[in-house]
Amino acid sequence: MLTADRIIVPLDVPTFAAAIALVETLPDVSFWKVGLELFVSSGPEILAELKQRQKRIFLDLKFHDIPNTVAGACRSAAQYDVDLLTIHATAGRRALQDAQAALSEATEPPKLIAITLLTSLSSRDLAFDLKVPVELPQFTLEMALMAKECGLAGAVCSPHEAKQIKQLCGQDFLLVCPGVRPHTISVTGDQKRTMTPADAIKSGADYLVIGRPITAAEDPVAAFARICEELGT
Ligand SMILES: O=c1ccn([C@@H]2O[C@H](COP(=O)(O)O)[C@@H](O)[C@H]2O)c(=O)[nH]1
Repeated sequence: MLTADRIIVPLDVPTFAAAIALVETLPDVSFWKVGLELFVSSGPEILAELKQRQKRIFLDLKFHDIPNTVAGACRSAAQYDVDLLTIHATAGRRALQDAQAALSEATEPPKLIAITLLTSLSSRDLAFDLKVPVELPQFTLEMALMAKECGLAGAVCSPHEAKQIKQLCGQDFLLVCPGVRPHTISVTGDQKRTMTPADAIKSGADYLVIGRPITAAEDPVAAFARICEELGT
């Protein structure tokens, strides 16, 4: 796989038209992420459009509900022919198992990956706000391991946790890492656990999710090209 194909760019825009404009601005991006903002505003039409343009799709709806509900949502999502789909690991073991089982009924199911801990959360947030009495790396490791035990294909984590998760869950366990910021960008925004693209790949990330450093850049094409260059494509 070309290194450029390991970069997933989120379509974090409010309308179908804005999404298409971004896709057309960045013709070399092969993997797009559709998240809550766009899906809630535009519905599944954007998925069909991306498929028609031969793009791969990460449907990042981050399901988090009781087992019966997430299983139903996964069954519905399976009809869209997307490549990746997310669920929060904290929905629990039974929800992960039932979601995976529901997807397995489909002919070509998307890979289900579990959010271990949002990259916008720090150790402090985990301890003081969420009251989780476990160190952050250990928590993400436990969430990833539970996802693996439930038959999921991989996890979403920050690049900081990637190496240890690969060691524990195996090289085949897919790791998708947001919270990626090129060294030229000092502003991390709402992301608390960040790393540069090159270091994230070295740490074991299979895919990098890179949004604003590309999409909000003055020249998104140049920003994407610079990252690909940094990664050595
Ligand atoms: O833990 C997570 C899970 C998902 N995301 C998503 O990734 C992108 C990151 O965008 P940036 O602009 O590069 O910050 C965004 O769509 C999030 O919903 C995440 O950041 N962290």
